[in-house]
Amino acid sequence: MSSKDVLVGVIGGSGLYHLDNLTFVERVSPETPWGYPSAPITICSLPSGCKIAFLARHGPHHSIQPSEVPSRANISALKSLGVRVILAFSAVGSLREEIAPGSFVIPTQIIDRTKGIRPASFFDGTNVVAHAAFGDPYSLKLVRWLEVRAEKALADEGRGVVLHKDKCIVCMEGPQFSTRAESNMYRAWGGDLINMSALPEAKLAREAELSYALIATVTDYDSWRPHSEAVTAAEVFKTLADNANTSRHVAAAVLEDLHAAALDGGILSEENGSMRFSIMPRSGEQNQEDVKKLAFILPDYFKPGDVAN
Ligand SMILES: CSC[C@H]1O[C@H](OP(=O)(O)O)[C@H](O)[C@@H]1O
Ligand SMILES: Nc1ncnc2[nH]cnc12
Repeated sequence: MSSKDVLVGVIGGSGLYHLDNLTFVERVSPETPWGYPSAPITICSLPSGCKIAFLARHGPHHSIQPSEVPSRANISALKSLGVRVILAFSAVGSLREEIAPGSFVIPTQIIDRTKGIRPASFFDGTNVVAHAAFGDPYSLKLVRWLEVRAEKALADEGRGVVLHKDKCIVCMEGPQFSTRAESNMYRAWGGDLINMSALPEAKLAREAELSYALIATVTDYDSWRPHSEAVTAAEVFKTLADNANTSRHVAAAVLEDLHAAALDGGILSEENGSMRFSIMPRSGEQNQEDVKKLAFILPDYFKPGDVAN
């Protein structure tokens, strides 16, 4: 398989462990400087013959804790296959009455409530210092492109699934759900959704110069509603299967065009070159080992042969 064959990657979250509505081609397991991805990556082909890569975030049997997802391996493995655009799916709780379970959301903002225990940068453990811009944590060109197509796909599916836009997702550490007090605090902060996996995935995609957007699929009302039960896993499971089926439908509806948009390149223009001036100029010249490692995700800036020592 040529590395340029696969331009689009899909990351599936809780409930979405395969895209078996697409044609299976092969499974690959690229080793990266950050280890192996959560699961073998499935290459699928679309009706036109173009290929996409699918990865189950928690593994095919959901055996990886949210805090232990090997996000650096996941993102770098996808990039090593040629992926330039990632469409990620995630099961989320709703912090707003109008965002009902069963609805879909394409968020544009994130509040980080992870606790510093997840490796969140490809530069961690190296002597290279880089500060990626993250004011708009999702790729806005891709988000706007996707909103129109996802909305149409949901309408075509005919189950009445609503798409919400321009929302803010809180990413908490887990694995326990939030208390009622925390859930209310996130609402007061402006959070609209909550999950345990938005980060560091989005940060790492940005560092790898990948165009990245999330389709959040709502499973519950979290714990803020005064006269309702606080969220339980059983509550989440009720909507998981329907949401996964709709996610597969949306993926199948948009991936062909997304591949074409990635090939055209316009959708990637925000990310292409975005790390060039994020790397502290002198730190990129340090040791061969770091340069070799970082060349895996940013080969334009890190060229092992160029290092003097
Ligand atoms: C099964 S409820 C909590 C679990 O579901 C979400 O996973 P993902 O984002 O991968 O769909 C959430 O982030 C938690 O990890
Ligand atoms: N209420 C919730 N909190 C955190 N992650 C979730 N994933 C699905 N529902 C969630």
